[in-house]
Amino acid sequence: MIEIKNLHKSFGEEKILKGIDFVFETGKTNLIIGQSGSGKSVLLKCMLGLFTPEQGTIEYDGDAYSSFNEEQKRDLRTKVGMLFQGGALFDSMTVEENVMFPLRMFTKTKKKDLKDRVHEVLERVNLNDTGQKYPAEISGGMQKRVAIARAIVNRPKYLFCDEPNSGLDPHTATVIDNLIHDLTVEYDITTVVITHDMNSLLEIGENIAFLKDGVLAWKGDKTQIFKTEDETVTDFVYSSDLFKKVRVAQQRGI
Ligand SMILES: Nc1ncnc2c1ncn2[C@@H]1O[C@H](COP(=O)(O)OP(=O)(O)OP(=O)(O)O)[C@@H](O)[C@H]1O
Repeated sequence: MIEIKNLHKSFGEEKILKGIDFVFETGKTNLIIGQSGSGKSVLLKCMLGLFTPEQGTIEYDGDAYSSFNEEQKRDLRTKVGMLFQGGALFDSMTVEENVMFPLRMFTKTKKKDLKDRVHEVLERVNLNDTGQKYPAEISGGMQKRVAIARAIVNRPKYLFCDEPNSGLDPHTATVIDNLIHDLTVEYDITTVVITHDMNSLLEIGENIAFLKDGVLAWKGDKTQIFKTEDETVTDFVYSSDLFKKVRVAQQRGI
């Protein structure tokens, strides 16, 4: 669980996060949504320790990040998996080498065990025979799965995903969403996903933080978000044409 309490972050005179309170729950896919510029990435970077908030706390399973010494911060980093927007694979490395990278970087795993673990996670994301290929030789959806395998190879307690579906067709996006959700439940991870994808709300919106101008404007789950009458939320969710039509159909009882 990651608990954010009264989090404030500014850049110069500009206040970006204005007192955010939220609990990202363990074993759930926790979504951060909101318009461009609402502060989603800044919040994620505060959680990753890349930005220091002026006020407020971030607690990892009850321990405040601000109280950590350097060793504790390093230890936390080994428990974090990160899925970057676009995958961010190393083009010059094979799939296997990409997935092995965090194991080599953060653990002292023996050579044979490295291979075993890499094969285990590649199998888990249904990529059994791609270990020797290079990222350019596989599809965008497969690259995303390699990136997920790399993010979970160290058995993280916390998984951060920045727009995991960007650039994918709707079917592949759903496959990726469900994979992230299943791994979250299987490994009991606290997963935080930034998304613009309304389909992700429907698929994996178990605990949603809706940011507007640096404030937590609404929180709830996927059932509640499509029922709420809160105009701040409906203006955002139904700004998509498809969802606007679904909304009209719902109101007509279709
Ligand atoms: N390093 C920085 N220095 C100064 N201002 C920043 C910095 N990082 C972000 N900001 C500002 O903080 C605000 C929120 O940005 P942020 O990237 O969190 O938005 P976002 O909700 O993630 O948007 P998007 O959906 O477009 O990625 C923006 O006004 C941005 O210019």
